[in-house]
Amino acid sequence: MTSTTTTPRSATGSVALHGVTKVYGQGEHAVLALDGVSLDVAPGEFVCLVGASGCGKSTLLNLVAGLDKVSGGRIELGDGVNPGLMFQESALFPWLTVEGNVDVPLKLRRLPRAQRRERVAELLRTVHLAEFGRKRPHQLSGGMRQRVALARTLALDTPVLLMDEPFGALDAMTRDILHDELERIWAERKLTVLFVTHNVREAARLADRIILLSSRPGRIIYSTRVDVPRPRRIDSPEIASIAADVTDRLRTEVGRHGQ
Ligand SMILES: Nc1ncnc2c1ncn2[C@@H]1O[C@H](COP(=O)(O)OP(=O)(O)OP(=O)(O)O)[C@@H](O)[C@H]1O
Repeated sequence: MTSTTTTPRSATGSVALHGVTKVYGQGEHAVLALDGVSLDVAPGEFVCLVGASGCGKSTLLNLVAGLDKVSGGRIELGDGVNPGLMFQESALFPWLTVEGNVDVPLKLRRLPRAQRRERVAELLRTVHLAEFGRKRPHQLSGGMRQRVALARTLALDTPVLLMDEPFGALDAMTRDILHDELERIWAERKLTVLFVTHNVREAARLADRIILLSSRPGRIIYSTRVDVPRPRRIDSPEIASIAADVTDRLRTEVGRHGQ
């Protein structure tokens, strides 16, 4: 297999996977994690990836993020685009304040101090944490820490956001509020979002399109558009009906593997 990496193309915010394959290890211990995954994500599209545990969702995000190399196929991103990645754990620096954490990407980009201060304040307003800039991560709730992580990712000024179960550890109410916040920020900033979740209702609540991956190897087995108008409610009958359809397919897939 050839080792191909992420290559740029002109449409900012677009993400395209062409026959992407990922193999971990070698010989009899080799694990085929992804097998021929092709996916075109339009600029500004919100795509949710769902699938059973171990189907390669995180692998796919890591490849798009450029943290790992594909074993075959290729990934195309817009010119000069470095996607932002967010995880279930906020991964904040505990010794820095909220402002200090959001400032990290700006410092790395060597923006002048005054401009950084302005940007940090604007980003904290965006995630509704303007009053909490001087706090440290341990003084915040889980939901607030994820807001800081989101602000820090937005500080990268990237049009592509990769989110790996970002709200997986939060209670239902906090998650519900963060869905609204993320949807607002996504729409305002015209972001392209690739969002991994185990929670099918969450996928139906957020996505323009839901992609279902099979297990070992990960292949796209189903894709559906969510044409429910926004704003949406996670407990609405339309969302429940789409979630039920995807859940049935997921159950069949999990059953096939005897998991
Ligand atoms: N570094 C690695 N070395 C070997 N195998 C790996 C490695 N990373 C992942 N895998 C294997 O690749 C497959 C896909 O893993 P991945 O973490 O991408 O799945 P996932 O869908 O994100 O799982 P989960 O939903 O449990 O987070 C799994 O079988 C996993 O055991």
